[in-house]
Amino acid sequence: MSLNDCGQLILASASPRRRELLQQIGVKFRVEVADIDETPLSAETPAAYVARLALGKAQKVAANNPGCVVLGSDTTVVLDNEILGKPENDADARRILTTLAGRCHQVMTAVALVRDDQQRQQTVITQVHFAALTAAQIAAYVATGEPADKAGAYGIQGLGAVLVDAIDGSYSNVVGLPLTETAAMLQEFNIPIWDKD
Ligand SMILES: Cc1cn([C@H]2C[C@H](O)[C@@H](COP(=O)(O)OP(=O)(O)OP(=O)(O)O)O2)c(=O)[nH]c1=O
Repeated sequence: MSLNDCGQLILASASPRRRELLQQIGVKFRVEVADIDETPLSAETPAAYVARLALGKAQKVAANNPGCVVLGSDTTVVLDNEILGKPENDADARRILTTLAGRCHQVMTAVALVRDDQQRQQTVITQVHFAALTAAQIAAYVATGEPADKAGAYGIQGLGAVLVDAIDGSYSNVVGLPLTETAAMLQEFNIPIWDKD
């Protein structure tokens, strides 16, 4: 079955950031959210964790859509080899941001493409250096509500830009999808980018 038989690419994600990033590079797609258990396995490395989740999301939606190319992805923040996911509440967000302040951490995003039995997966890592932050600054940022649905309790693309001193690597990878690598993978599956219509 070709892409035309299927209709279009399916983004297996509830993330508004991933939608915007794909739209930015002119990719046509529809969204079908994959709900999977995001609990890390015991002794699972952060890289193995994001890869498993990205593939799991894509495979779940691909199973219901034969012949369609499905994109799944997962982003996590890693400090000292530990996974820092989304905060559970405001206190947790303050705790996470306190550990990130004044230090360098990694943002890992895994991207997976699945069509029937065919699959491709890639993980990209960006180094992010945080400014030193006072408890009052952290509390004020958490009070904006922005950290709630974001890995590592911040959004580099939003108010959280103020917290980031410097990055080394892909910016879009921090927001939720490494665009250079994603575009190359999509082209391997004959999905066009830069589609102007
Ligand atoms: C570090 C960072 C993360 N994030 C976001 C990207 C992801 O949406 C989110 C990480 O959670 P994910 O579980 O990767 O994604 P999601 O739950 O939003 O969507 P889905 O699982 O359905 O694909 O954190 C930012 O928006 N900005 C940032 O700077």
